[in-house]
This record gives sequence, C-alpha cells and structure tokens, in this order.
Amino acid sequence: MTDEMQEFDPFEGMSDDELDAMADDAAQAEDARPAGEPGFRSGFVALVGRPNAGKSTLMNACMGTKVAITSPVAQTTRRRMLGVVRREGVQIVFVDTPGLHKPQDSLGSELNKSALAEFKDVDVLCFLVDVSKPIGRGDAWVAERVAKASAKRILVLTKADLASSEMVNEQLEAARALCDFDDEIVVSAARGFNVEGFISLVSSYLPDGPQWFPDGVSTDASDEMIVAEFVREALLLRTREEVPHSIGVLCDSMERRRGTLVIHATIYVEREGQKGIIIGKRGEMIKHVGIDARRNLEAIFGCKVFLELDVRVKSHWREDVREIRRLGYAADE
Ligand SMILES: Nc1nc2c(ncn2[C@@H]2O[C@H](COP(=O)(O)OP(=O)(O)OP(=O)(O)O)[C@@H](O)[C@H]2O)c(=O)[nH]1
Repeated sequence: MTDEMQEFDPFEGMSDDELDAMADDAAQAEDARPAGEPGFRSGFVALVGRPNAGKSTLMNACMGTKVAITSPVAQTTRRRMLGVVRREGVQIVFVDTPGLHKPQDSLGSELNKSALAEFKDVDVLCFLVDVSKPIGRGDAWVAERVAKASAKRILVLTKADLASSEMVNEQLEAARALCDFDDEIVVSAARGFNVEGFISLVSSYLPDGPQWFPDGVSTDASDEMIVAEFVREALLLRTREEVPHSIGVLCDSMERRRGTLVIHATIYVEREGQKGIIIGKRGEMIKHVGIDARRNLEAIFGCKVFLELDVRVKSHWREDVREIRRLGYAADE
C-alpha cells in the first residue's frame, strides 16, 4: 500500500452529524426489504413457546405436509426450521423454533439461544400456548420476551380439541394477561380446526414484499437434515425417560443407486446402557426404528429408501458445544 493510499480519508471534511446521518442511511438501506410484485405480501413468522406447545404440528398443518418432526417428548425440535406456505398473493415463511425452557445442559442453552435469536428477525411472532396445560412461570418468561420484540404479536391457543369452550375462555383470559397481543386465535392442528383461519390471520399482518422462496420449495432443510430428524423422531416415539433426550442423529451419507436412496446414519447416545436399549433384544428395537423412519423418508423423497443405522456412545455430548454443533443443534453464531 502506498503512503498516498494510507493517507486517503473518504470522510475527510464531514462533520460528526453528517457521519451519523450517513451511518443511519446505511443501516436503513441494509434493513430495506427487496420489492416484490405490486400487492404481493410476504414475511417471516416465528412460532415460539414452551416445549410441547404444538409449534411443529401447527407448522406441518399449515404446510399440509410433514416437514418438522413432532412427538410428546419435550424439546423434540432442536433446529430452527423454515416452512414455506403460499396462498393467493402471499408467501408466509414459518420459522419453527425449539421450545423455550429452563436449560439443564449446554444443549438446552443452545436450543434457547436458537429460539430467542428469531425474536428480532421476524415480521410476526406467534406465541403458542397449550390450552390443556396450566399457564406457568415458563409461559410468563417467554411472554416477557415476546412483549419486548418489535414484531407483531399473535397469541395462539393450541390443542383446542383437548378442552371445553369454558376451558378455552379461561385460558385465553390467563394468556391475555401475560402480554399485550395484536391479535389472538384458537386452533387445533391435530383436527385441522382453524388452521386456514390462522394462515389468513398471519397473512393480514405481513408487509408488502417479495417471494422469498421460489414455488415448489417448501423448506430450507437439507436432505441430510431431514434424514437425521426423521430417524430421531422414530427413536423419540419408541424410547422413554432420559433416553430420548440423550439421542443425537447424524446422516453420514446419502447416495442414489438405481432409483433407491441408500442412506447411512449414526445414532449417538451418552451411555452403553442407552445403546443397549436402542439396539434392543436381538436387534428388535433398532429394526423397528429403521422401518418407521424409512416409511416416512420414502414418503418425503418419493422413492425407495435403504436405511442403515449405527449406534455409538459419545459420553456427555450434550455438554460439549463442539459435538452439539457437529450434530447441527447449536444456535447460529
Ligand atoms: N390433541 C392434540 N395434540 C396436539 C395438537 N398439536 C400438537 N399436539 C401433540 O402435542 C405434542 C407436541 O407437539 P409438537 O408439535 O411436537 O410440539 P412443539 O411445540 O413443536 O414441541 P418442542 O419441539 O418440544 O418445542 C405431540 O405429541 C403432538 O402430537 C393438537 O392440536 N391436538
């Protein structure tokens, strides 16, 4: 670099006020969303709430297809996942987030970080509350963060099929006290009740904008990520107590051979005993996990799948951020 270049100051002669104004302009330009077709609306809509509130089930119901895995096990969702829904003149990009909870380990902290990161980047925040569970301190903690976000806020009471209309009204009242919401809706994703109403409500809060994803793209998840998640779902549905929480899955390879998708995935657990449970007597458990996962993967990929599974022990991986990152469960930096 020459002396002449080192001494060159592009801001020379500008006052502090002018420099501040320039910085503001630059920030605004960065915030500005690309223009879409006239009258087209779009935006990002995060589904947030406590574990098990029904976030993934609602996203799948809106999409009319299963992209996110679901189970009765708390903290099923370990990665933020996008689900794209298209309606006349509008594109909604749903963001399914991990359930917010009191973390017990590094994995839990990463999951919370990953969910909270969405609070500042979306157009609409949907706070999901399970109608069948008493509202507790955990909901209040989430609501406090929802209240501070600049996005539009919608209260979504889920699992309406599990409650009488009296219970729904009581829960609505309790949830309204948590935060000042722009709107509210009661749904049952399992029964399809008000799912279309929810899509319309969310759409009404979206700004003018571009089509963020081309037609035909329904998620940002890679094929490998989908494989790992569906193997994990099959395991969650067949294991109990601490075992489901100790499971991590990585898709090692995927290859198309004469119309068949040949997949190898590794299941990680924390202890030898857990490995034994997952393999099961004479390999029965792992065989059934493989069958369940394969059925779902064949439906998703639309072809025959050959799925090979290994089980390995990785002690205390849930406390090791490097391992958490390797498995894809860490919050983005
Ligand atoms: N009866 C009923 N059950 C539901 C409904 N929605 C979700 N569930 C069930 O509730 C459980 C949790 O649902 P998920 O969609 O996995 O919940 P989540 O909020 O994504 O959970 P995390 O991943 O832990 O954050 C599953 O067993 C679902 O089948 C509903 O509308 N009615």
